[in-house]
Order: sequence, then structure tokens, then C-alpha cells
Amino acid sequence: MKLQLLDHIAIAARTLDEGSAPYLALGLTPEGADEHMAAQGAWIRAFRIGDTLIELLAPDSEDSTIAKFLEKKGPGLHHTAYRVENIEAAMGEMREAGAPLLNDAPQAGRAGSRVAFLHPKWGQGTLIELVEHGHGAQKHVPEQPDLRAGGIH
Ligand SMILES: CC[C@@H](C(=O)O)C(=O)SCCNC(=O)CCNC(=O)[C@H](O)C(C)(C)COP(=O)(O)OP(=O)(O)OC[C@H]1O[C@@H](n2cnc3c(N)ncnc32)[C@H](O)[C@@H]1OP(=O)(O)O
Ligand SMILES: [Co+2]
Repeated sequence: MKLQLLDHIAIAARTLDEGSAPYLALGLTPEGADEHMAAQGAWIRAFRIGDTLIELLAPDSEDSTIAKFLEKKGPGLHHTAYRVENIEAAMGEMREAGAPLLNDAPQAGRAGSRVAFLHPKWGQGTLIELVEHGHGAQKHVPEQPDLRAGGIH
């Protein structure tokens, strides 16, 4: 499988405004409007840094998975997400590798993406997400300099 790039780093916070403070202070601005992903029990606000996003997650109710995470671990790193070309192919490879997928079929992610998750125990304590970008998200994958041919001087 070819991971294209680090798609986002997700941070769980009690509220989006609380979670936004450091990134606003670092000079970032939210990308688009906040998004409510009811199926994930989360409100989301994204800040773009180059081709990667900081994805802030806040619980939409007391019994959301984000609320459970906050209860257990407090605010902080929730998951890392890697962009793949094709989520079904990536899930198939993960199954073949015996990696513990948390969902049998791709789930709906933010901005029209399709996502899959791998258990945090497998990720050395980090929940790992694979993301196939949707029509609504930035499509291109940046040209990587060809380091073999001394692409970088
Ligand atoms: C916005 C849409 C999408 C996107 O477009 O990017 C998203 O990112 S949505 C993000 C929210 N959705 C998810 O996280 C879905 C996948 N998560 C799950 O299926 C579950 O949260 C879980 C990871 C299986 C945990 O389930 P839970 O019911 O909470 O089980 P436990 O509480 O028993 O946890 C088991 C074990 O794992 C630890 N844990 C839980 N969550 C995380 C985490 N995010 N990172 C690291 N570790 C985590 C938890 O502390 C338990 O550990 P022990 O206590 O040591 O057993
Ligand atoms: Co995510």
C-alpha cells in the first residue's frame, strides 16, 4: 500500500473553542465551517498546515465516543490519519496483514472522505485512521521531490 501523506492529526478537546486556542495563537485559521459528524458523536474544526490538517474533535453529547475518551484520558492526541488512494484496497491489505480494523466497511469522514480505523493497541497506543479523500476535500497529492535524482539541492 502506498500511504500518500499524513492527512491529519486529531486532538480531542472538551469544546472546539477550548481546543482552538493554541492553533489560533500559532497563527492558523479554521478551514471551512465546523462540521457535525453525528455518527461519530463529534463536532469537528480543522486547521490546515500545508497538506496536513489539525482535526479538533469535541463531543456532541455526554455519551459520544469523544466524551468517553475525554473521561478516560482527558484532552489530547486522539488519532493520526494517513491518506490512501483507495480505502477498500487499503482495508484489504490491512486485513491480510492481520491488523485489527475497527470497521468492516469504510465509514463517512469529514469533507466527503471515507475512513477506516485500526485499534489503538495495534498502533502502540495511537488510534490510526486511513482516509480516502472525497469530492469535497482537497484532491491533489503534492509532487514529492525526487530525492534519488538529487531533487533537493
Ligand atoms: C470526523 C470523522 C473522522 C474523520 O473524518 O477524520 C474521525 O476522525 S471520527 C473520530 C471519532 N471516531 C472514532 O474514534 C472511531 C474509532 N474509535 C473506536 O472505535 C473506539 O473509540 C475505540 C478506539 C475502539 C475505543 O473504544 P472504547 O469503547 O472507548 O473502548 P475502551 O474505552 O475500552 O478503549 C480500549 C482501550 O483503548 C484506549 N483508547 C480508546 N480510544 C483511544 C484513542 N483514541 N487513542 C488511544 N487509546 C484509546 C482506551 O484507553 C483503552 O485502553 P486501556 O484502558 O489501556 O484498555
Ligand atoms: Co480523523
